[in-house]
Amino acid sequence: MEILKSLVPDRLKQRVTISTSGDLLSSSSSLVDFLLPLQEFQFVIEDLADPRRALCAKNKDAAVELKQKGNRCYSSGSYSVALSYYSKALRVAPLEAEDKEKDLVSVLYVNRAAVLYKLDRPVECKRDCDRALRSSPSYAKAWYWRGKANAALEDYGNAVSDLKIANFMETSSAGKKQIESELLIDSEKLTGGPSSLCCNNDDISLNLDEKCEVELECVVTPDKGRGMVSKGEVPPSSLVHIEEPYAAVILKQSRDSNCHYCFDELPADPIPCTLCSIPLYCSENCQVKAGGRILRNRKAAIGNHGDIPRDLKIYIEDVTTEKINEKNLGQFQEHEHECSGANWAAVLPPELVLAGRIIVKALQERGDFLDNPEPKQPLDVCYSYSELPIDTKLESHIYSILLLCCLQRCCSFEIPVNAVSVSRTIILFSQIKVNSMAVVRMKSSDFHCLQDPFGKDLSCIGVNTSSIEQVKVGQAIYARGSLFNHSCKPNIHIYFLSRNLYIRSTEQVSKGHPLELSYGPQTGQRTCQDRLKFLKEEYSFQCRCSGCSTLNLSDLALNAFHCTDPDCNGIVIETEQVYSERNKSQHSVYSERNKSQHSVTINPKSLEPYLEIENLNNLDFEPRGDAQQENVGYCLKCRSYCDLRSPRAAADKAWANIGRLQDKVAAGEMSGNLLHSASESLHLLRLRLHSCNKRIAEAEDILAQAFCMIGDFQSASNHCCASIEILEKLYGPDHIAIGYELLKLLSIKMGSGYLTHPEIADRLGMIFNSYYGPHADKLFPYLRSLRREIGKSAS
Ligand SMILES: C[S@@+](CC[C@H](N)C(=O)[O-])C[C@H]1O[C@@H](n2cnc3c(N)ncnc32)[C@H](O)[C@@H]1O
Repeated sequence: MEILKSLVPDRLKQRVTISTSGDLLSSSSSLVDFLLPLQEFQFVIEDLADPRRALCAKNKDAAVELKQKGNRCYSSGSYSVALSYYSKALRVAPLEAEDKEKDLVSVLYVNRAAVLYKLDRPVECKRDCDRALRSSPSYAKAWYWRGKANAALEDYGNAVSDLKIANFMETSSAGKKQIESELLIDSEKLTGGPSSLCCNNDDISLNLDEKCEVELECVVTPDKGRGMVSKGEVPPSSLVHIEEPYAAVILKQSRDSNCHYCFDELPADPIPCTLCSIPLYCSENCQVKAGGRILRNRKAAIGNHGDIPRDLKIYIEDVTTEKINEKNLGQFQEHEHECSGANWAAVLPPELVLAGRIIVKALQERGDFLDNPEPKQPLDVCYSYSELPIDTKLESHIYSILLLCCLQRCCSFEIPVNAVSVSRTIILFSQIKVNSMAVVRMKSSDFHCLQDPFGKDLSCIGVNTSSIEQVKVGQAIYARGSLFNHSCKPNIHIYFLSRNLYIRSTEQVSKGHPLELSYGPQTGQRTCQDRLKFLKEEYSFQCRCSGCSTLNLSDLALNAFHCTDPDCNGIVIETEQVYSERNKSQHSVYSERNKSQHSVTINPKSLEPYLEIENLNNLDFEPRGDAQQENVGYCLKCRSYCDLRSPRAAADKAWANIGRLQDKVAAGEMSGNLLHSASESLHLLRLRLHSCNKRIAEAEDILAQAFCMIGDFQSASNHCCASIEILEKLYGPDHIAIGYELLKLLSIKMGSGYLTHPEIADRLGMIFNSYYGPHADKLFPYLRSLRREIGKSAS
């Protein structure tokens, strides 16, 4: 991109960078005229769109080589490495390739099935056998390993049927002998008749068990454009909205760990796209929904085994018949046009690939997105092209032309590359910028649960204090979900199950009141200035939510110092911040005086102990940016001026020492000396910083982890409680941030041997239920383990 940008002459750059949405047609036209004839640009297009240069095409030789490596590892007992080689081989193996007169893909599935069996993964082993059998129904080894998997799953009826079929299909006498000995063992274990016919584990569709009871309405708000409200009263923890994405794409860093369709973590037996080597799916269901072909019977039924009894023939038919029907999917297969073997979808940024998917979907559904002189976007969501940073404007012009040229080569639709289509694509980018959401998964992998290497939760053994992390795995556009505005004090919460968006109310919301979620920053987490900066940079708007326009304790105290008078618990904030908070305060007071019905979120009770609002309003200095003033603080309670140089230096030093402790915790090393000096640093932070300063909460948290490591659960628990107390003031008592801390606290308490803590468990349950409803246990397996332990010890 940098090279392409540097080729654009300054005059043209200037034109693009000052363009508004009104003159996109002319700036697009100029850039198209400049770039298309340019040789360097054409080289880039060749690289991106020519299948002969593709790195992501199938490659039989590479697959065979990987298979051989896998075989060698299997023979030497390195099963995990063999598994990885077979999975890599499957990724590049062409569907039609043969290897020693056998269908290569089936061979690879069976080899992987054997490894999965050795790794004690019978469910996955059976699934791989089924995949091989759908393509090669008379493949003796596939029936053999399927029989072994069924026996491991104690399904002896099907195991015996599988092995009998394997025996019919097997041609070598040594092979037959081995099958017969297995058959003998399983037949003895079989007491009843054959159990139910095969089950297809692939076809697990999302269970949208909970109904949305809230009726939503899109209204026009005074200062945030359109927004969502409810037509009735919304109780806390109500499911407000569920939606499938209009289009979605996996992020590059999650390509090898998560399903490219549903974004769930990949199982040990992922399925590759049948046409290219990039996507991996958790099941055939996802693979087919995304656009690949189904691997199915290509060989004549079951060959020359006419002597197979009728009941076994029915069994074979049932196992080898595909249960998914591509034709009945009734949905746009969003990866289909990308797997023609060209590089572009694998190397261009995800938002560009997302734009490509939206364009092709619109062309497929409406046929007129790019060529209609009446501008009509496929998505009715807002954008703010004119507000985009200068560099982004130029990039979005160049990317749009690149994308359209790639689609033109790889897609079956007629795609024009002209001023109209490019300007539409640029608008689409702006829409993606403002409206796309990061699809996240919650990771609590650091929790010391006993997990097997594939992450299956076996049982919870105990103690942990590290944080629950949100990991971004995908990027998606939700057409209706995009109509919810942002608030730094949100009253709804979003999460994802599979690729679907769920929105739940976290408090009582009255009829007609805006339902607003957080686009990222929240009060309690970041200061008001940081939040405003983030929203401006990421979403190009000036936040007008209640958190950014009215006084609240967290904005005042998050970074504040302690008053130099030890008997005063007033908040000391720096000059810059005084200025912005005073604006908020005046706005709030103004609102209160002039609009009594306007709800202002100052809770005088929460602020009273720490400040007099009048003090904030009567300050007699303006920010001048001189060095002396930068070091001045002002106590909002007793009005004393404080020189912040020494407290700031002391706090920074103490914080650096806490940072060293954190590094040691992460490295799993701990020493008494380090703990002692970090405890002193925490004491110093408590003296210098205001009691609600977030750094103290973080330091308490790190010390809780450190004490846990040395088995001092009482001290760990005290530090964890101290952290929770501060967070309660910053976020409010029922916020999910408190829920995550309570999860740690419960874990510490259980580590200390007390297994029942009904008060903590109840509060935890209440908060998680409010944010995640009945899906909490699914999203947080650790929570489920803890509950199980509590249940066990209570009974
Ligand atoms: C995802 S859209 C939300 C729906 C949008 N209001 C509409 O009319 O389509 C995000 C845009 O809404 C506006 N918006 C959302 N939250 C806002 C807030 N707290 N303050 C100001 N504008 C906001 C901004 O224009 C932002 O770019």
